[in-house]
Amino acid sequence: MTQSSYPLIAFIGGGNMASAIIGGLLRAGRPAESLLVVEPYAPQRDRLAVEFAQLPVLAAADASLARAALVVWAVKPQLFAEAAAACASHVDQALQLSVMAGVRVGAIARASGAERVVRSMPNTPALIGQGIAGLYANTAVSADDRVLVEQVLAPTGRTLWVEQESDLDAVTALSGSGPAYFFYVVEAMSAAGQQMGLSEAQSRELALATCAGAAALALQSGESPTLLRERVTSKGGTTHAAISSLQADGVGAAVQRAVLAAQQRARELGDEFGS
Ligand SMILES: NC(=O)C1=CN([C@@H]2O[C@H](COP(=O)(O)OP(=O)(O)OC[C@H]3O[C@@H](n4cnc5c(N)ncnc54)[C@H](OP(=O)(O)O)[C@@H]3O)[C@@H](O)[C@H]2O)C=CC1
Ligand SMILES: O=C(O)[C@@H]1CCC=N1
Repeated sequence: MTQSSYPLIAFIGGGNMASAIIGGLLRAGRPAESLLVVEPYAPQRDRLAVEFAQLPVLAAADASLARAALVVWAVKPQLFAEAAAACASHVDQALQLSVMAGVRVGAIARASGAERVVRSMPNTPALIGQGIAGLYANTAVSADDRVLVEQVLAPTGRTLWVEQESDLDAVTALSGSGPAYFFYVVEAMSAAGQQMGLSEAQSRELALATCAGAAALALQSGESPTLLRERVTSKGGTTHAAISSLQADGVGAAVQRAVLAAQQRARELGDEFGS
C-alpha cells in the first residue's frame, strides 16, 4: 500500500488509550503522516512527540480534520461535549469510533453531527497488543466500516462485537475495568508474600508469574477455570485451606458484586450523556 492510500485517522485526545492505538498502528507499519491527533495539553503533546516521531499533533481542532475518514474519540467522557463542539463542523462526514466509557452512540451522533458511529470498550493491555475490545455499531455503519475499525484496533489485541448497546456496559465492567481487579488481587497476594517474610520483589515476581502462567494455561488448554482450580486443589492440602478461607469470606460473591457495581456506574455515565 502506498502512503497516500491510507485513509486519514484523526484522534481527539492523545492520552493513554489514544497512545495505545497509535502505537499499535505504527508498529503495524502505518505511516505517521496518515494519523492526526488533537491534544490541547502541551505536556501531553510533548510526550507524544517523544514517543512517536513524525506524528502530526494539533493543539486545537482545525479544518485539516475534515480529511479524516475515521475520527477516534479518546477524551474523558466528561470532556466529550466540549471537544465535540470544537470538532463537529469538521468531522461530520467521517466514521466515528469512540473509546469513551458510557457515552452512547446516539449522544456521539448528536454531538459530532455524524451518522456512522462505532463504540468500543478497550482495556489497558492494549498498550502491549494484548487487549480485548468490545464493539457496538449503530445501523448506519457499513460492513466496510466495521472492517476498518477491526483493522485499526487489531494491533491492540482482540475485538468482540456485541449486538446490544447495553452489552457494552457489561463489557466495560468485565474487561474494561477488569485489569484493575487483577492488579488488586496481585497486590493482595504480594502483601501476603511479604507478611510471610519474602521480599517485595520476590513476592511480586511470584504473584505475577503465577497469574500470567495460570491465565496462559486456561487460554491454551481451553479447560474450564473450575476444573483447572480443582486440579490444583489436593484433598486436605494447602490450596483447599486457602479456597475454604476465600469462600468463608464470601470473596466470590464480593467479586460478582464489584463487577455489577461497575456495570451500574457505566449505565449511570450513559444516562448522564443521554441516548
Ligand atoms: N484507561 C482505561 O483503562 C480505559 C479508558 N477508556 C476510555 O478512554 C478514554 C480516554 O481515557 P484515557 O486515555 O485513560 O485518558 P487520558 O486522560 O490519558 O486521555 C485523554 C486525553 O484527551 C485530552 N483532551 C482533553 N480535552 C480535550 C479536547 N477538548 N480535545 C482534545 N483532547 C482533549 C486530555 O488532555 P488533558 O490531560 O489536558 O485533559 C488527555 O490527554 C476515556 O473516555 C475512558 O473512558 C476506555 C477503556 C479503558
Ligand atoms: O474506570 C473507567 O471509567 C474506565 C473505563 C474502563 C476502564 N477505565
